Amino acid sequence: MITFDHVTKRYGATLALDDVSFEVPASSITGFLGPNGAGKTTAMRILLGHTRSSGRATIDGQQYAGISNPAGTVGALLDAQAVHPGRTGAETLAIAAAMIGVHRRRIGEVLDLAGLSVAESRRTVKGYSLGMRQRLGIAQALLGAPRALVLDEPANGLDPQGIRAIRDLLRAVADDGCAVLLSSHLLHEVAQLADRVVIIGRGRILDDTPVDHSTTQDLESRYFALTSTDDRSAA
Ligand SMILES: Nc1ncnc2c1ncn2[C@@H]1O[C@H](COP(=O)(O)OP(=O)(O)OP(=O)(O)O)[C@@H](O)[C@H]1O
Repeated sequence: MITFDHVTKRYGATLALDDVSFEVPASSITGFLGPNGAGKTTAMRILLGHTRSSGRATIDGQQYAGISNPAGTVGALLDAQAVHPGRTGAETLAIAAAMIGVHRRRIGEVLDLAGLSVAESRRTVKGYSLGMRQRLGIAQALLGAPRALVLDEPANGLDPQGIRAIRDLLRAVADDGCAVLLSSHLLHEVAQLADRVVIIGRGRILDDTPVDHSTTQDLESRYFALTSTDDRSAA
């Protein structure tokens, strides 16, 4: 389970997160929605120990810095572009696997899960489309078979087939027990995929509710009603 417990983060005069509390239970997918600058990436970065805050962000009760087996606890994709362009996909995964002590045979499994072919994995990353980089990032996030998965806009750059593949993959991962937190601007995708939706605006949680998969329109209406007064420049 992922837990944010009264998390507040300031960058100088900017209040990026304002007393944020919500949970992502095991075996479920939570969509994290909000306008640009609302605080989604900041919350994920805090959970992953990249930046400090007040309050507690934990995975299975532990803050990131105190986790003894980080790769088996949480996998993350925050920036699919942050991969060395001169390495192949397979080399990228082999290095990551060696760093976290995972057997090489897991590389084939995660390539398969993320929908990258062996031939694609042998190409250098500089020739990858954004969608292929997203898939590679998701494959890397899954290497340690983590109990929690944190994905910042994983559908970004994916074609419809890719979006469907990610949807099926995340559902399978959640059904296997994983707590999945994903940010997105694709309301329709989130309405179809997520079990819960957390909406954030200007650093404050505006809504935290289960999703009724039959009513994408409801989610859209709620989202726009809650965020319509949001001023990006003030976020
Ligand atoms: N390193 C930083 N230094 C200063 N301000 C920052 C920093 N990182 C984020 N912010 C500010 O914190 C706020 C939240 O940003 P954040 O990137 O978390 O939003 P987001 O919801 O992920 O947006 P997007 O949908 O555009 O990715 C914004 O006002 C942003 O300008």
